Amino acid sequence: MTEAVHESVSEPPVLELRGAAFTYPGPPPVEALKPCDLRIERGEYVTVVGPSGSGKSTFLNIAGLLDTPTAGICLLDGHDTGALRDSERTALRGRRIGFVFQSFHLLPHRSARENVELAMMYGGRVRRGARAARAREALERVGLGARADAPPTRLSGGERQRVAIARALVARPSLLLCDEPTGSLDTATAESVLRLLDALHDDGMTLVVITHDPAVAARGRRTITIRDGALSEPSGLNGPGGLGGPSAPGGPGGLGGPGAPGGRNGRAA
Ligand SMILES: Nc1ncnc2c1ncn2[C@@H]1O[C@H](COP(=O)(O)OP(=O)(O)OP(=O)(O)O)[C@@H](O)[C@H]1O
Repeated sequence: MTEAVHESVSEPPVLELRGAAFTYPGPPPVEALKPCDLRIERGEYVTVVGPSGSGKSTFLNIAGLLDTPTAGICLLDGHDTGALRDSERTALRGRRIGFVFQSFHLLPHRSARENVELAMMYGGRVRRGARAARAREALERVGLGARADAPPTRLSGGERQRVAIARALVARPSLLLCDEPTGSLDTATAESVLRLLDALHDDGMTLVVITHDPAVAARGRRTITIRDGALSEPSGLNGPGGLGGPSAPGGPGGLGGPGAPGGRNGRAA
C-alpha cells in the first residue's frame, strides 16, 4: 500500500459502477457490458484483461465517460455522471481522467512540450504563463525533461508513449485510464513503460490499464477479467466494497477493494 492511498471511509471511490451495463442498440442489440458493480478506490492499480470482443473497449468507454451506461450508473469521484449534461460530463472527463492509448495520438510536428501543453489549452484551468512550466514538470516526471523540445518524429516509441503519459498527467487527473499502453512497443520498451506506470502507482496515482495481454494484466495490484461482457475477479480476491452484482461470482460486495490480496508487491519490480 502506498502512503498516498487515502484510508478515509468518507472519500468516494474514484470510479464506481452500480448495476452498470451497456447494450448497443443494433439491430440486433448487443449486450456488450453485462450489469456489474465495481468500486475502484484512490491509489489502486487495476488491470482489466479479456480477449478480442469481450467488451474491453465498451468498459473503457463507460469508465472514461465517453459513453453513458444504458442501465445502472457510473460515478466518478462520487459524481453521478449520468445526471450531468454532455458539456458537464466532458468537463469532468477533461479534469479528472487522463487517457493513454496504444497509438500515442501525438501531433508529430509539435515538440514534446507543446504536445503536453496542448492538453491544458481547453477549459481555462491553467493560465497560459504556467503551462510551459507544468509541461516541463510532467515531462521530467516521465524521464523526458531533456527531450522536451524534440518532436515525436525524433523520439522512440517508448519516448512517445512517455510524452503521451506526461500529457495525460499534466491536468493532475484522479484516474489514469490506459488502453493497451504497451501494444505498439517491443518487449524491452514495454517494460520501461510498465515500470513508469509502477512508479506512478507508487506516487499514489489511480491506474486502470485495459489489455488483452496477460503479462501486462499481471502488473496490476488487482486484475479484473472481462469475458462476454461480464466482469469477474478470482473469487479469492472478493472483498467488501468491490465487484459483485448479477454478473460476478461471489455475489454482492464481490470484487475486492484496495485491501484485496494479490498485490503488486509480489511482482517483479
Ligand atoms: N458499435 C457497435 N454496435 C454493435 N455491437 C458492437 C459495437 N461495438 C462493439 N460491439 C460488440 O460488442 C462486443 C464488445 O466489443 P468491444 O469492442 O467492447 O470488445 P473488445 O474487448 O474491446 O474487443 P477488441 O479487443 O477486439 O478491441 C462485441 O461483441 C462487439 O462485436
